[in-house]
Amino acid sequence: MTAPAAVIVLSGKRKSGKDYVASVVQNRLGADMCCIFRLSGPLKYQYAKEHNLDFDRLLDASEYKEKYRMDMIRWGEERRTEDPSFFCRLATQGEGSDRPVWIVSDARRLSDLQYFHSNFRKQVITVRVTADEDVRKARGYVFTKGVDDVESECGLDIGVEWDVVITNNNEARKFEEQITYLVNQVQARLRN
Ligand SMILES: Nc1ncnc2c1ncn2[C@@H]1O[C@H](COP(=O)(O)OP(=O)(O)O)[C@@H](O)[C@H]1O
Ligand SMILES: C[C@@](O)(CCOP(=O)(O)OP(=O)(O)O)CC(=O)O
Repeated sequence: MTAPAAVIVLSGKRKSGKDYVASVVQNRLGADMCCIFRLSGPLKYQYAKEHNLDFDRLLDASEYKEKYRMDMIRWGEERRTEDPSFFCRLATQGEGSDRPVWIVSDARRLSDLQYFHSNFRKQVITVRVTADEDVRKARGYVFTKGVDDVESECGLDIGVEWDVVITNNNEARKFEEQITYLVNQVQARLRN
C-alpha cells in the first residue's frame, strides 16, 4: 500500500453535515485524488449480512438506518471491545486506498483518532463539523435516548483539539471559507 499524503478525519454529530462536507471536499480536490472512507461501511455491511438486512438502505440518510442504529451501535461496540481498530483498518483497505487523499467521514471515538494518529501521524488533519441543534433538526435530527447520549455521538465532544472546525449552519460564505482553509491544508501536504 502507498501511504496517503493527507488523511482528513471528520467528526460531528448526526446531521451536522459530515457526509456533505466529505463530498464537497472530494469535489474540490477531484475524485481521482481523493477517496471517502466510512468507518460505518464495514460495520453496516457485516451487520446487514448477519441480520439479513438491506445493506444499501443502511447507507443512506434514511429512516431505515435510524431504525437499526441503536442495535448497530451495540453490535459495533462488541467488535470494538475485542479490537478497537477493527473498523478503521477494514474501512481504509480496498478500492481508493491508493489515492493520495483519504477522507474518513465518521470518527466517533478516541480510539478512532488514536488509530489514525498512530498510523498516519504526519498526514492526519482532524476536522470537527458542527451545526446548531435547530439546523440539525431541520435536516431531520430527532434526539434519541441510547443514540445521542452515548459514546457513538458524544465520544469526541470534549478533550480533542481539532485542526479545523467547520461550522455548517447554512451560512454559505462562512462555510466556503472554512472549506477553502481545509483544502489549502490538504494541498500543503500534497506539496511536501
Ligand atoms: N451546507 C449544506 N447545504 C445543503 N445541505 C446540507 C448542508 N449540510 C448538510 N446538508 C444536508 O443535510 C442532511 C444531513 O447531512 P449529512 O451530511 O448526511 O449529515 P451527517 O453525515 O453528519 O449525519 C443531508 O441531506 C445533507 O445533504
Ligand atoms: C452504528 C453506526 O456506525 C451508525 C453510523 O451511521 P452513519 O455513519 O451513517 O451515521 P450519521 O452520519 O451519524 O447519520 C454508529 C456507530 O456507533 O458506529
